[in-house]
Amino acid sequence: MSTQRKSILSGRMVQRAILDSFRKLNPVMMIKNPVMFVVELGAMLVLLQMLLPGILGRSSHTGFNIAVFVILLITILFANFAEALAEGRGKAQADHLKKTKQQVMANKRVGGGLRSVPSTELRKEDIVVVSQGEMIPGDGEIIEGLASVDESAITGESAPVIKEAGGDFCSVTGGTLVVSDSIVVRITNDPGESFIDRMISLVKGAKRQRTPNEIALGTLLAVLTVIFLIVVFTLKPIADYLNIELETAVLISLLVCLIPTTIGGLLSAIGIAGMDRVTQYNVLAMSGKAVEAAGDVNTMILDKTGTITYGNRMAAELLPVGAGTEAELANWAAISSQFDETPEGRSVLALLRERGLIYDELLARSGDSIEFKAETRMSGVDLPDGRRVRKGAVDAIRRWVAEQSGQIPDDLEAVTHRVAVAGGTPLAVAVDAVIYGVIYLKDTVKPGMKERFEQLRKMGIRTIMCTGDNPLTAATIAQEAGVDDYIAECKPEDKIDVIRREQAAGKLVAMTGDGTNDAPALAQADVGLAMNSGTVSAKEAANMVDLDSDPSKLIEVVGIGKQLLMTRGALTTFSIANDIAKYFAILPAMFMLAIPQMSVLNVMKLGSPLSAVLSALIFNAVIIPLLIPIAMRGVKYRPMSSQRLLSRNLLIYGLGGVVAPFIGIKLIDLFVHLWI
Ligand SMILES: Nc1ncnc2c1ncn2[C@@H]1O[C@H](COP(=O)(O)OP(=O)(O)OP(=O)(O)O)[C@@H](O)[C@H]1O
Ligand SMILES: [K+]
Ligand SMILES: [Mg+2]
Repeated sequence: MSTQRKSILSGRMVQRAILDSFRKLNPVMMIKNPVMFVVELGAMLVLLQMLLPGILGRSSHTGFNIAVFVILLITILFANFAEALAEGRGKAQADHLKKTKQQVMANKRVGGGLRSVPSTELRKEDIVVVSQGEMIPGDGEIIEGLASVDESAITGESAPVIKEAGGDFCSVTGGTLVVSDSIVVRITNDPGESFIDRMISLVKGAKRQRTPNEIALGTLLAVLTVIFLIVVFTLKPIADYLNIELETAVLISLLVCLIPTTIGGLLSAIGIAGMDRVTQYNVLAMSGKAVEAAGDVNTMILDKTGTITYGNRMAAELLPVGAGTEAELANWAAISSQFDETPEGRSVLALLRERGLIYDELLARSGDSIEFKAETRMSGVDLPDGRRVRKGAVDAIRRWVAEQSGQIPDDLEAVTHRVAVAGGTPLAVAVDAVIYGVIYLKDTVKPGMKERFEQLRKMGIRTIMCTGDNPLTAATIAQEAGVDDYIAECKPEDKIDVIRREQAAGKLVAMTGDGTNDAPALAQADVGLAMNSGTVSAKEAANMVDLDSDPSKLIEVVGIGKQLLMTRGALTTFSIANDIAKYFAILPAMFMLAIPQMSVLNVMKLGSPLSAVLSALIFNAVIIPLLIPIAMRGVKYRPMSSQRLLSRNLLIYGLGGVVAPFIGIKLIDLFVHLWI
């Protein structure tokens, strides 16, 4: 189900990234990254020293200065390249989407007729008619009709999907193609605010905001940089006092080796690549914060219909209760569904047609429609003679009948039970105080759910199914799907309550949903994943949209979030461990320059002091591109407890970070020493 988009790094993307690396040298852009900005300042100072010798104190080695300048420049370019490369895929995808966003002509309803207008002139609330072979001119909701729509331009999925008025499958996206039938669509967005527009600005990263985590880490790196700046600057007077000559280029080299350039250079690439990985799974994340929150999720709330099950609840049987006959039940079930545009409502009329049963259509049409609401969990018709016809959740109908002092038939319980234990949804049908029977709505659990929830359990995530359905149906489906817990007879506000309760207990909550009634809960959750098939309000409230409408995709998103957090942690550990190791390589060499007796400290037996400094600096530069693959792909992630993951990563990246420079610098020194 979860299709991962193909993603090859094309030559063109690399070319573009190289050009961008130079463009990003602009100090105005550079200052956003304080660590690399200090490196750039250092490079400029060394350049100044080369151009105006003596201005920053004595300098005896022009060749050395040139080498330091070049290596510093390359260090910055490497960091820029990492960021540009991470941005590249999004930019390429944005270009592709822009092509999708072509202007089309729309048939807009004006007065009684239709007028052909360019899609760019459509506004919110405009009504358009789209027929077979035509492109849907803007985002909207179907208000009449049913059509199969090819959404491949957005989802990459070539099989057309059925879209219909009423219910949770009524939303359509501009730029998708109607392949059969004709629909009437109410436009829901003004120009420039469409789904494709949002997608373009998202994948392009135009409005990419740094996440709180990123900002915190960035601040820490900036503080470290300032501390080392002070340390290195105070070395100068101390050395002067001791009559030791420390050259500017050497001091700057020491500074650059000490400040966290590795993580400083890779930090934004890690964030962008994480977002990009989410997009490759066909999930649109509105912010990096949402992806990171996914990495820390403890509880996952899912709705039943359309999320765990396929959601095409169809009337399969009519089960009379009490004195009611099948014919009477069929009649009232159909009348209650006359104006019910939900798939459930229409399936009742379809069942009658299929069975050759008739109902009093004239009577039905003369009534007033009572629309289905998640709050009442009923729908129906008020007839002109004052009779009220309803169908709905059994407990809701029971209460409604009881309020009118009606009798509850003895066999209602047993019939309801039979439907519920089979995992079906029972809808009771009543006219005023009399219950005539039950409609059996069938639904199917999507395949593979049990295995997916098992995986979540291993990651330490608890799953809770929230459904408007009765407790028994809920229990049956919960068991079949293998969720940890369920809440039945859930109203929209109950879902929010569950989320708030979990959040109050310090949990991070993820929720998936597709209906308008899910929207408030999607907004309340830390991670809200809406199905692309769902309603516009659900998609707007959520901070992620799954283009494949596969709720179990949350598992991948959680994995990617965890991976993102881990990658950042691992590379920060590696970077700082590295800097400590470099310190021990470079500091003895520096003082050896002035005090040859210090050579006992040269434990690494590096060729010469200058070659030691250069080697450390070269290592500091090349480690950035060497780590780009890890930054882009993310460190390996297997479902296990975060405690074990943490100690494992500390061992690999902390210890590795200390050891790698000693080996790397020694090897580089073997070559560098040949020239110096
Ligand atoms: N068209 C309808 N007419 C009358 N009653 C309905 C209709 N559709 C659903 N119901 C009843 O209302 C209940 C709540 O439906 P709703 O679609 O709001 O469920 P939900 O809260 O989204 O939960 P889930 O999607 O997990 O089932 C259903 O379980 C059913 O008993
Ligand atoms: K460094
Ligand atoms: Mg629902």
